[in-house]
Amino acid sequence: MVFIQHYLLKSVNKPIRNYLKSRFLDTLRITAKGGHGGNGLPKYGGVGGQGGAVYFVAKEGKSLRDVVKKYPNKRVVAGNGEESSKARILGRRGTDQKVEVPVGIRVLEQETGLLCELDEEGKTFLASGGGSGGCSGNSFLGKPGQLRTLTLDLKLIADVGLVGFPNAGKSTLVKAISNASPKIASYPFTTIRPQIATIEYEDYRQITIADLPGLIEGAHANFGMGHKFLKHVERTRLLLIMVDVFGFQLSQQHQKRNCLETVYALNKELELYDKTLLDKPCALIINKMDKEGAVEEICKYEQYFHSLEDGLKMCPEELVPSKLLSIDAVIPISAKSMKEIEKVKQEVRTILDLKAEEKLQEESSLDRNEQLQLKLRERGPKVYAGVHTPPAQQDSMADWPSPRVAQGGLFHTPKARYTKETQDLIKVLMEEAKLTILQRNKINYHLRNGEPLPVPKEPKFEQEYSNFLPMAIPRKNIKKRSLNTIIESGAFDVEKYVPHKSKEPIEKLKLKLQEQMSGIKIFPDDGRRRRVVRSKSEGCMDFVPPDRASELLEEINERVQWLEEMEALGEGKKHRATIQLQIAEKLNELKRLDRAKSQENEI
Ligand SMILES: Nc1nc2c(ncn2[C@@H]2O[C@H](COP(=O)(O)OP(=O)(O)OP(=O)(O)O)[C@@H](O)[C@H]2O)c(=O)[nH]1
Ligand SMILES: [Mg+2]
Repeated sequence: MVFIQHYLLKSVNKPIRNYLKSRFLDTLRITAKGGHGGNGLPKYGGVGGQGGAVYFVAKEGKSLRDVVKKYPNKRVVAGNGEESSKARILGRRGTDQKVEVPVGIRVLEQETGLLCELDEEGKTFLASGGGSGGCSGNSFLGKPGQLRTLTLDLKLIADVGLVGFPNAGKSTLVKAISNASPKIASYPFTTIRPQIATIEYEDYRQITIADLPGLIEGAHANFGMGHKFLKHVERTRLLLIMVDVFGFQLSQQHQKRNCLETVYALNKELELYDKTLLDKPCALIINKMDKEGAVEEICKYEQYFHSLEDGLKMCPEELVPSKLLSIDAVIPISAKSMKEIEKVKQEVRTILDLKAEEKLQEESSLDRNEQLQLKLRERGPKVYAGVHTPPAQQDSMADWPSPRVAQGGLFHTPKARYTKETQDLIKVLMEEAKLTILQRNKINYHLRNGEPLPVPKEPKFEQEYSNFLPMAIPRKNIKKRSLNTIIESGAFDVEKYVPHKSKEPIEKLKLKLQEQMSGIKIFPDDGRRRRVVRSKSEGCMDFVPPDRASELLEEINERVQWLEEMEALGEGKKHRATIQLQIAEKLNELKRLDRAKSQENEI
């Protein structure tokens, strides 16, 4: 008896063997807490610092395992806001915490459901806002930050999802067409966690494929691995259904299914998980064609693969799906002996391209406005990626620019608020315009604060004139060259002196040049310098005084014309007095000139 008890206890405490521990994490519950707002200083009307916030940022190459490594307690807490003091009336804001999560994460909350999908690199979600700082509006007492328990659910993003019964040869195919080397063995459930591999083409095109653990009949009732991993197929654009040409039998106790039946069984399981998966384009791969009798076996069912509806009469009742897959291509292969592998590669590419083209044509048939609306609808109301305001906060602080800004006080006057529709529209426009993160942040800041949107700045002088002055303005990213490279480029080489070869004696030429420069004639005999008054015929040194009288007349004419134009525009009243004064002055000068000239003539 003691022996049996001892044996049983030992078996209970047995540690899990390493190879059975799945290192793949696709869900994680995490607690996020915003920082506490700092207290205000009533004596001076000081405002406490805002508590820091917790953000989730999508980053390529990260895994949920990395998140666990960084936050082993699965708890992220942002910094508290600084208290207002005599030395610092406005307390400093608490430090934010940015948690880097893998791309493809869905953020869920138990009560609210789906909050956001971080399906693009750089998308950000505000998990918990910081508490507002103490100010006159809240008796100068800082508020606690938001506390939330959120679930991070990872859905892999791949172009192709490989679905099939265990042992069908899925991993063997992935190994044959991609750079990956997954585990392959003849027992079921060799693959226990999804893996993404990349198919590379000669023209450097890359297509990603997700190798999933095998699915079995009754997966919807949690048999085998259950439907757990089917969520990774949701984001794929093409389904590759793989079956063994001789069908599948899990064990002696289970019923044997031929290859046509396995197709129906897979169809049924997909339908039970999510009917919309059956709308995806799909290719059927029949594997192990190298085995003996494979050709005879496939011939029995070949006609039904192309039209599953006709084959329904051969399908057992329990496997009949209510909606059928629409199979775009049927490819018999032998993954092990690498036969028809290239065909699979090309077919995958063709189907993906065709579907993408169809989608593009559909979109282009819609006008721009419809496209925008479609985008908004596709995005759904609960996606707050890039917008740092969760729904609960938005409602509770509807009149305030940001839930993280303290209300009241001298520095926080509430302003106008953009409607949800306007905000959504601006966000779509920002995406269309491909703004930088900095520009987006700036616009988001204005949206939150209810301020007018920023106007694009005037281009800088350098930007505006850089076309005209390419040499004057050095490029900013210009690479500095070392002294040696400059010397090697020949920049320091002095040109060889070549003497002047004119027939005129050199001394005479020198004198001529000096005279030209100084306007002084030098007499070579005595070396003395004398200023010479040049005659009119000596060219550029001459000055012909212009006729002042005609100049004055022209100036008067100009003013009269300009005043007439102004009168026509209705602006004459403003300028009439000034212009008339100027004309009178000019006339007086003209009279004086005339008088002087007539006196000269009399003399
Ligand atoms: N004869 C033959 N055997 C194959 C072929 N493809 C795969 N196999 C064998 O089938 C067995 C299962 O292959 P896997 O690639 O591990 O199958 P899987 O679908 O990934 O299985 P799970 O990971 O358990 O779902 C292995 O022993 C392979 O060697 C083939 O084309 N011909
Ligand atoms: Mg496998």
